[in-house]
Amino acid sequence: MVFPKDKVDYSLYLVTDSGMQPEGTTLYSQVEAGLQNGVTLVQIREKDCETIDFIKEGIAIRKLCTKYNVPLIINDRIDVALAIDADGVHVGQEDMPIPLVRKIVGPDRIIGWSVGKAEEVKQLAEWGPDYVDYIGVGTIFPTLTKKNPKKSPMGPQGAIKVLDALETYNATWCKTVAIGGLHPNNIPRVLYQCVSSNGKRALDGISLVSDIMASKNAAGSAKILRDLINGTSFKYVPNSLVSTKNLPTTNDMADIIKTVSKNRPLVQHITNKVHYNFGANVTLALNSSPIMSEIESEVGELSLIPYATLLLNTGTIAPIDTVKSALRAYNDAKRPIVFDPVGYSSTTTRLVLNDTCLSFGQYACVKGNSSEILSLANLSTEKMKGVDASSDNMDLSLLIKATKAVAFQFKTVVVCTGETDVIADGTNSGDYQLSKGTGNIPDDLMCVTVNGGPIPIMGDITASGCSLGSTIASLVGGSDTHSLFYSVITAVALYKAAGKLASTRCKGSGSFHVELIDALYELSHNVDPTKWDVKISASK
Ligand SMILES: Cc1ncc(COP(=O)(O)OP(=O)(O)O)c(N)n1
Ligand SMILES: Cc1ncsc1CCOP(=O)(O)O
Ligand SMILES: [Mg+2]
Repeated sequence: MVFPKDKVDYSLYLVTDSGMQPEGTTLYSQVEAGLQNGVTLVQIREKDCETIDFIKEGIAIRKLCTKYNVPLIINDRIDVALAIDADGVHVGQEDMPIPLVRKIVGPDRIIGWSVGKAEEVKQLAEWGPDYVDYIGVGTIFPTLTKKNPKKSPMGPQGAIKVLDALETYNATWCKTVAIGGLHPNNIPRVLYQCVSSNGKRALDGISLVSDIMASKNAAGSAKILRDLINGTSFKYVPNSLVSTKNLPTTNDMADIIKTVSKNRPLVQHITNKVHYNFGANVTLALNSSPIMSEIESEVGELSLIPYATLLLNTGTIAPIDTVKSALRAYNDAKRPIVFDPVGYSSTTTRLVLNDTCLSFGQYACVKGNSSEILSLANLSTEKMKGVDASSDNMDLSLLIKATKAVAFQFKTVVVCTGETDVIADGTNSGDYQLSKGTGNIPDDLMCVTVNGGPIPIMGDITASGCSLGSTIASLVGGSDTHSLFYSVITAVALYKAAGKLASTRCKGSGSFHVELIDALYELSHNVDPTKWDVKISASK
């Protein structure tokens, strides 16, 4: 009798590899340590093994899995699966076609299929519920385990596309596990982010090889994974206090600015060259400390400084390894990262670069102009002509829809800048539950607009948008008394109010630059948001 399909728990799926276990351990001992500490499904994956050895190993692991009442899957080798009476098989796109696999293994055994592209889901749906029971979605991140991978890593965003395709084709029967480069440092955010765009479908589990098989303490590693998967939310910044449905009051905003002055956050800038000097001065004006560092070896230390915050602006970019290390360091330290994906998809190079940044970190806030946010939301097919594209005559309701969609997709606060700034809070959908969606849809997200009328001279100086990024980073980094959403709203309103004030005082674009810094200084030292000439409104 094979394991009943409807009882399979996909949450922690261990795939073996006999080439990597540390000295003093065996494949058997590693699998047993996993089973004792929360592994719920096992796959034997032997790529270079004589059949006789595969069978011997299979028989031993078969007994072990039966002892722990966990189903056993065999990779690639359908003959071995049948011979040792495994509960199922896993095949990839280049392995035996699924209809033939089903013909051989019969209706009751589990069939898993590797899916690397959303388009592959169509085929799965055409076969219908009698064929594929679950899919391995990947590769999510780079991995050394799979030799000569044919696909490049898809990141959580690729997995979301696969979940969306399953929803589109109504493939309700098909379970999903993510695979490839998954470790405790990225699993929480993969689970947190990987929800279909309609909020209805999340992953059913995590599948991995090296994190357990190569571990010197496989029991401990499995336990860490089990605890992470059992957790229900991913707290990636300490001030992610849940927002209420109310708008921040002027008192809340004053409190945020005063708290920032007290805490003096360190704002590490990885930003474009044009922004360097202006961004540093804006940060100082806000009672925060800028550091314009792109030194990979110090990102870990910087991220541990109290109230440290990272602003990542991709206008010109530091070496990608430095960026990845910085993202990891700030995420590990649970310190906020503000992302400004400059010219998001204006060239193929920028698209790849920005998508890489998005795939390697969890952001507290993503800030972009309308073209950037529309392309992030996939709502604009027209490629941006230049990185300074403006939103002046763009339909506000479209921008609100796009801002909410991006906030939901990246589970972050999103700012779409323009004459009217739009801010949406995707962080409240931060609770995750395996298999279930978020119980939320993008339309439900809290969203506000911030309006102060046109400030045309903003467009006449360079790096004004980038310095809004510095302002957001200062406020989300320095404030720990209010929600992330409130801090971002306050930063946007403060920057707009300062821009208006500066525009009335300047003689031209040169003095506007200086006046803007002065105005930010003034408004954050004599704090009185009741006097700001901006309007914050809730938006549906
Ligand atoms: C759970 C899971 N997902 C994906 C794979 C990869 O299968 P495949 O693409 O056939 O590659 P190989 O594992 O055969 O190298 C998997 N094994 N398990
Ligand atoms: C078998 C497989 N298929 C896609 S990635 C992968 C290997 C994943 O290994 P690891 O968990 O060590 O990155
Ligand atoms: Mg295979």
